[in-house]
Amino acid sequence: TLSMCGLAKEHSSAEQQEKNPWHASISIRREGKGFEHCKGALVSEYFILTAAHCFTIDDKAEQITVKIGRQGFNVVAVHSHPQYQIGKLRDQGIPEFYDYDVALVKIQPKVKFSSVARPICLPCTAGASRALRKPHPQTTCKDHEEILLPAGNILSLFVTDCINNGGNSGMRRQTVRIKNSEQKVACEEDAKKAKHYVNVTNISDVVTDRFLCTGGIHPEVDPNTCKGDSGGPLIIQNRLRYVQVGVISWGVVDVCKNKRLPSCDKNKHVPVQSPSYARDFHINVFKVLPWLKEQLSMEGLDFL
Ligand SMILES: CO[C@H]1CCN(Cc2c(C)cc(C)c3[nH]ccc23)[C@H](CO)C1
Repeated sequence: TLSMCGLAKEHSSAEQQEKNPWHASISIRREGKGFEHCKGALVSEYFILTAAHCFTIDDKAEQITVKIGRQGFNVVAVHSHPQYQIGKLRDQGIPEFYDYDVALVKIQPKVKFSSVARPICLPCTAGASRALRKPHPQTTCKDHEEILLPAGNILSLFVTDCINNGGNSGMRRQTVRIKNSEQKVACEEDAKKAKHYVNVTNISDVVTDRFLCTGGIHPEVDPNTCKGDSGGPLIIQNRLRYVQVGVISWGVVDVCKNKRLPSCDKNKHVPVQSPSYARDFHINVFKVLPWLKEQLSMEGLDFL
């Protein structure tokens, strides 16, 4: 049958990878500098969607490994968004600019879908219409955007690292609210508290239309991302199906820096105290659809 995207095991005793079967770990080996770690989401048999800032122009495919659960994959190529240019505003005193911070990593061999390896749904695909229980092809991409990103504070989730009782690293879901309401302005204003943006006058110069904003303490305290969460998916759960609406790009404060990882056991929930201005910024998948459609044209995803 046509593989169903965004479907996961829900029972509490399922393995973390079975609950998040699209979750990919990306490691980039850099001579003499150890490893950089990022996350990503499986979006088809050959592609992982992640953040462009995980890679530098010097990185070769051979330096990069991708793991989906226990299974390792080789990297064939990294396709960063053509408009991603981290140094674009350097002359204006802005050392890092994260606009269009998305990349598609092509892996081999082709992923054999299973309970621990299954793609997440991308908006504006036939799979997402099915996941949203909307008729195909009557349902439009605009319909998807109205369903997934309505005005208001939108509940969404991302996955972060944690330490399980065995002492090795696991993954834990974090719930955050996308400020797609009048709170969006305050959310974006807090970007000025980031170390590289303290002198920025017009925050819309760095927080462009491509970003979704989460974090802060209103209406609830949102957990924050860590540097190692870069590239991971920001997900909307609709009943028992999952659709990716964002790619984790950057945050104002790295709450994991020089800190031990939180425990995976929810009951041992140590609320990491982050400042109220700790916000996180994610590339809105709806804003990079033409690029996704072009790059994934051969993957049988049936874009609307
Ligand atoms: C503009 O200046 C800031 C940009 C990014 N920040 C690092 C960072 C990256 C790169 C990626 C993700 C997902 C992060 N989550 C939390 C921090 C963080 C640092 C501050 O920590 C400085």
